[in-house]
Amino acid sequence: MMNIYGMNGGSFSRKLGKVKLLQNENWTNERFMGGGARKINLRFLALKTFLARFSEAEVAHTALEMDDKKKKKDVKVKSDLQDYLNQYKPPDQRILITENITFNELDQIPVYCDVTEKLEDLVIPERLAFDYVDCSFVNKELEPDLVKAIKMSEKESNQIICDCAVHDLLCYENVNCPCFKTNKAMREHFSEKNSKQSAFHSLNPILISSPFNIAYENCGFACSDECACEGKCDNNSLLIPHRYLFPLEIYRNDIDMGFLVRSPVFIPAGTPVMEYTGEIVDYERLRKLDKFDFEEHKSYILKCTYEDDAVFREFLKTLNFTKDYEKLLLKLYTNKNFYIDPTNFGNVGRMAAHSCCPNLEVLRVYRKSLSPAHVSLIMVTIEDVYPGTPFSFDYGPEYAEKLKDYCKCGTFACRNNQKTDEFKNMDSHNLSLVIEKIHKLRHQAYKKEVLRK
Ligand SMILES: C[S@@+](CC[C@H](N)C(=O)[O-])C[C@H]1O[C@@H](n2cnc3c(N)ncnc32)[C@H](O)[C@@H]1O
Repeated sequence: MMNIYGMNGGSFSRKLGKVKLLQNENWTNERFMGGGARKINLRFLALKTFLARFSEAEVAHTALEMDDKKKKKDVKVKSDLQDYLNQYKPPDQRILITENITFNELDQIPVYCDVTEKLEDLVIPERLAFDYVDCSFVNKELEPDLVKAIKMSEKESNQIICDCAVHDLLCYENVNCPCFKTNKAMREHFSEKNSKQSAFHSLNPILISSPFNIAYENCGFACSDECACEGKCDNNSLLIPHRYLFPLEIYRNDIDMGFLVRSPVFIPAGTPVMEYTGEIVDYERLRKLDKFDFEEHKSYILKCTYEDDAVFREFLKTLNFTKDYEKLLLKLYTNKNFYIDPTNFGNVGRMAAHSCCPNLEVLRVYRKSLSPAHVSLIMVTIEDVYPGTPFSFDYGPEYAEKLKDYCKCGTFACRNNQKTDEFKNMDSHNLSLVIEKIHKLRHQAYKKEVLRK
């Protein structure tokens, strides 16, 4: 078996810089299909597909009760599953809109247009007219409470940073590291309610096993540039996305879909590939926009804090923050929902499409402290992603309902799959068998391609 460092050769370890974990055995490109996580992953993907299809968790729960109890080992499929491998092959002639949308030398992300043949016919759509930002931010004038929280968080007792690197120690599993301790405590706190919490390590896969309330129930804490390690340690699940360890490409091959993002290399399940950056906004502020603007922002925003997050509020009270900071945090986590809004300022994350059988999940990671201004959203692969596959996540019930008649995700489970009805009434067990078959086909094609090279 090859570990992921084998995929991009030396550049992977060079990019990692100081990290000492270069012999990490947990990543293999066989893991999804062969390893111990296979069954959990398949079940999880099938349930995700169920949720995407039924839109609401309650309906999905009822549908799950009807699951085939006999659990057959195989399922007969009439359709040609080759149609659903979903790996985009661009035309030979492509128009390069920009060599690098990030304007940052280290993070080269090219943008291609594959819907226009001649350069003179190229129209650059408004969708590309946004400012690229590498990290989420707060507007000083418009979010005074968040600005206040940032200022208060700079006080020593409200800050969570570490000096492990000064003592030449790695942070993860270091019982004296405040960042790791918070990371672990968050996991333990949430797992009282949900035993299937994910662990947030820099390089180990982040595997999610329950498809319900994922972003709400899975969150981690990471080291940051304020720590002595500068976040170049094993307790930073933002390390891979921030260093763009996997090359990405933005392209447009369908007018309705707009721009999409894919990677030319294999990426194993559990990898945080991108951050979803933008302006951190209070939903109430967005609601005051006029109808047209509100709709535009709504199609891009992602929730990053929850007004009903009682578990998180309880967790805040267990930390030794100053009383005034704790009071402000409790206010910000009650009757308020904050969103990451990449409409005007965003990054490559905003190019991920909706899919009825998605390959990404969005999770919360905090750094430095725990106010809504300290949250980042990471986009983690939930299945092995083969070269060329567009990145996608489930936009959620409201949006999916809108896409009902024109979704173009192209997956076998697409609610708008015009070709066949055979997948529409499958229970989640059979769905998992189809997903497994599709993965096997992708894996075989990949191996052939690698051997050919
Ligand atoms: C959040 S944006 C995604 C980024 C977008 N592709 C762009 O170029 O800015 C959402 C829009 O992308 C398009 N889109 C995303 N997923 C789609 C899907 N599965 N089917 C059809 N259109 C989709 C729709 O136009 C949708 O309004």
